[in-house]
Formats: sequence, structure tokens, C-alpha cells
Amino acid sequence: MGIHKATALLDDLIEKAGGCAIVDGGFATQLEKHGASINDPLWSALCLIKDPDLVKRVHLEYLEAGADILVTSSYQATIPGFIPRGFSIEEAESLLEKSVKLAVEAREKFWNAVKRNSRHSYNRALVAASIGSYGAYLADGSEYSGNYGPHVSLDKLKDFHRRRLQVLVDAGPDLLAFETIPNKLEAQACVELLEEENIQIPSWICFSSVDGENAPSGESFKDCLDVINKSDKVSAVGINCAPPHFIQTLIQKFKELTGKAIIVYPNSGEIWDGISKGWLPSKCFDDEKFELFAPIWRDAGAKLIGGCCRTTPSTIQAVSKALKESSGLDTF
Ligand SMILES: C[S+](C)CC[C@H](N)C(=O)O
Ligand SMILES: N[C@@H](CCS)C(=O)O
Ligand SMILES: [Zn+2]
Repeated sequence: MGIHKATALLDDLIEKAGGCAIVDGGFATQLEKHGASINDPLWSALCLIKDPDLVKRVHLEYLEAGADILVTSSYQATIPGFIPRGFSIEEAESLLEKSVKLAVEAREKFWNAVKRNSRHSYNRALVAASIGSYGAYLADGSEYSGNYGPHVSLDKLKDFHRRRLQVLVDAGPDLLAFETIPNKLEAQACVELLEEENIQIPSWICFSSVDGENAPSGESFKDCLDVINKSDKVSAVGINCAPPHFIQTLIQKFKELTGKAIIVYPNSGEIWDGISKGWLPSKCFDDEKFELFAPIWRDAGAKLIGGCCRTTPSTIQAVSKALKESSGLDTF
């Protein structure tokens, strides 16, 4: 499938969803709600090893809540992360494949069940393979600082991402989701890899932000997006895992900086403490606030909206209700 046809898959979904498709919410957060203990360098990827049934269950919960796109459990799943835990390269690669398979199985199961009901208002969801940033793998919170040190070059970042990208693509997702990219160098690495590997499925690249204005590294979003705008392999750009009160302004900024679709899936507003590996309370959005703001973000120009850490299926249900009601589509 050519890239233009592939991009049509995402465009079709956005159109079917009434102009704005719904991304799922915090994946690791929902694992934890079910009692998973993930205070570990592998974070949510630990459940790929220990509890794949729970991974699938969480995907199903987000589908029921109205997600049009599932993001896989591979955010912090990497070959160099699995090897020190005693896995061979082949086993590590099959864990990556499993992350896609579990989401695809959940999507098929859910879709086969709902499509029998002619009055349902769901779309057949797409599966986006999560590719967490290098900082996610480092497990030191550097996806929120972009501070990778002087020894991390463009080539090093490409080497880090290349094999995982190949394995995930071969496992058959519909999309690729680069998440919490904190600096321009890593954005460039992602874009160059998509070209070098001649990836034929659409991608989104999302940045985190800690000041509401720039990438976490302090580099301007203009500089970061200039790199991405040159590639037709990237269908959407935006923000994930940043506080929700930054989002409206950032959508307006991104509108001026790119012609690509804009995607936003903020966290709740709590702040990640990379040392204790926990969330610190801060100015927060609850589900009602997400319900209120989702149509505002859509009207500001976002084409894909969801939630990230500390949001749950109830958040996505609230977003879905608000977007469907205000676009005239039926709610469940
Ligand atoms: C999106 S953050 C909350 C994920 C966890 C982080 N990479 C860590 O392992 O510390
Ligand atoms: N897709 C990941 C992103 C973490 S920032 C998750 O929801 O857990
Ligand atoms: Zn997050």
C-alpha cells in the first residue's frame, strides 16, 4: 500500500468520526487501576511479560469507552530493555510483536461483537503501534526534559529506534505513534528512519511539553516541526502527556506551523517524578473538564483527541460523548 493510500485510512476514520477521531487514554494508568505494579524500568511493558490478558482487557475497555484508535503497550518495550531481563533477541522481538497482536485481537473481538448491532455508533478502530522516546527507555524521566547528554547523536537515536520500528511494522499495525518526543534531534531521527525504512503506514509524532510553549528541550516547536513538515511519511503531529491547560494554545501554535493533522492527548495535569517514579499532584483536569474542553480543542483545529497518563476509560467516554453530541453524531 502506498503512503498516500495509507494516509487515507486515517483521513477516512477522522471523517467517519465526524471530523475528529478519538484516541484512547492512559494505558499504563488503566493497568495500574487494575492492580498492576509497574514501578520498574520496563514500566507498562512489564505487563506484556507478566499479564498479557490484562493488556487486552485494557484495550477492550478503551474500545467500549469509544476510542477510535488503540495505542499499543509498546511505549517502554524495547529490545535493549528486555535483554537485561534474561530474554534473547528473538524473545524480545516476539514481545514487541505481541504488543501489536494483543491490540489487533482486542479490536477484532470488539468489532465482531458490535457490528452485529445495526444501531451501534462505534467505528472499526485502528491500532497505532506505540514507539516511546529514547527517554522513555532510559526510565529517568528524560522524555520530559529532552536532556539526553552530549553523547546521544542522531545516529545513536536512529540505531536505538530502527529494529523496534521494523519489528512493530512487520507485526501489522495500522499506524505508528511516536510518543513523548522531547527534542528536535529525536524528531529528526524518527523522520529519517521512516524514510530510510520506507514505511508505508501513516505515523504521528507527538511531543511532550513542560512550559506550554516549547519542546521539553527548550527548542521551539517551529524548529521541531520544520523537520517533520518535510516528510510525507508523517500524517499527524501534536502533543501527548503534557498538561491539558497547555493544549488550546499549543493547537493554535501548531496550526500556524504545519499543514499536517493535529493530534492532542494530554495527561491529567499531574507531574511525573522520574526519581520516585510517581505522579505529583498539580493543577488537574477531571473527566468533566475533558468533556468541556474536547469540543474546544476540536474547534481550535485538533483532528485526533484522547488522553494520556492519569486519564482512564471514563475520561475517553466523556470525550467521546462531548465530541459526538456536539458534532451531531449519535452517542451510545
Ligand atoms: C510517560 S512516563 C510517566 C513513563 C515512565 C518513565 N519513562 C519511567 O520509566 O520513569
Ligand atoms: N501510550 C503510553 C504513553 C505514556 S506517556 C501510555 O498511555 O501509557
Ligand atoms: Zn503519558
